[in-house]
Amino acid sequence: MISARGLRKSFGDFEAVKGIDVEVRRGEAFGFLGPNGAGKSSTMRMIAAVSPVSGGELRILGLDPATDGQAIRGRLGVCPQEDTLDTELNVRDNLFIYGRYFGLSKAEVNERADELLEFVQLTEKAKAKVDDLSGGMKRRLTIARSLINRPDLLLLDEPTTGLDPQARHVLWDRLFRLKQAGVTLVITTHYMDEAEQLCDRLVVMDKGLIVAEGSPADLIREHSTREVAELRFGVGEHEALAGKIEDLGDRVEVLPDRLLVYTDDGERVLSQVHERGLQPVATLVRRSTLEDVFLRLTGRTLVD
Ligand SMILES: Nc1ncnc2c1ncn2[C@@H]1O[C@H](COP(=O)(O)OP(=O)(O)OP(=O)(O)O)[C@@H](O)[C@H]1O
Repeated sequence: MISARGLRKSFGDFEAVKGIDVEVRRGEAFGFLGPNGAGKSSTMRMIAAVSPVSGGELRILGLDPATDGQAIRGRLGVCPQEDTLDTELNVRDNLFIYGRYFGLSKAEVNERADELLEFVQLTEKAKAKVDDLSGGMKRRLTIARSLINRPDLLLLDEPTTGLDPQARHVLWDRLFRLKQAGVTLVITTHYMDEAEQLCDRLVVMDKGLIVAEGSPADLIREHSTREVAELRFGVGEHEALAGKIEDLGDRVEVLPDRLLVYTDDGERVLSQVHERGLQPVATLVRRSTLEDVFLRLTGRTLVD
């Protein structure tokens, strides 16, 4: 569906994307995970054929965005980072106008709008003003709008940023359904839980480069341990205490507010910490996540 070789994006002297290789296969959910400024949106805009490629090769649905931009845009669904709904129109008319813009007949667009409102669970809000919708509903309407042309490939830029946990789960559920229906999803996110939930495969991006690629489970297996013991001590104590426990796990990371001990047995680490007479104010044993992979590869957290 998407093939990039040495893909680059520059803004003047600044290189936001520094030569990346990406293959997205039909039917998969593919993610770009990275912190703000990693180059995810710049990549997505090139894939959406709305921002010209600065270097390298890019093919979308077998087409070249430099010469076939219009054809590509006609076959994609794009859900941008910011909601760009028309607040002058009600919910249903937002879909209607968009469908007409894509060249659907009135009859087609009416049928499609009803179908999509049902799919995103907004049938009862059809006549509501956009401004009266919650953040989650607006996102769902934006997704419905991006599906008006029945795209095979849907691009979602930070689909759940700013939503509360319940609204995120509702949205994830809709995206799962789309995937089951055969739509290829390409998602950018800086939420590791979103990437783990939704993506079959992903690339981890940092400073315009890909630093790792694989399924969430493979990345965790390759770059982290099974468990992590988190230890919170008093403010400013973490750096000094790290030296006293560094032999307890495969690796210890010092964060401003806690120590992370990478291990296959978190409970054992906790008891050894207590045996050494250390008294953390809070402890937690959890499984490794993509956040740990990112920290391992870059030395930074995703939400810095
Ligand atoms: N139009 C532009 N002109 C100049 N610099 C830009 C432009 N668009 C993006 N950049 C810069 O390129 C870098 C990558 O930005 P990009 O938006 O692709 O990152 P991102 O990973 O999507 O992060 P975010 O989650 O904040 O969107 C940033 O340093 C950003 O300031």
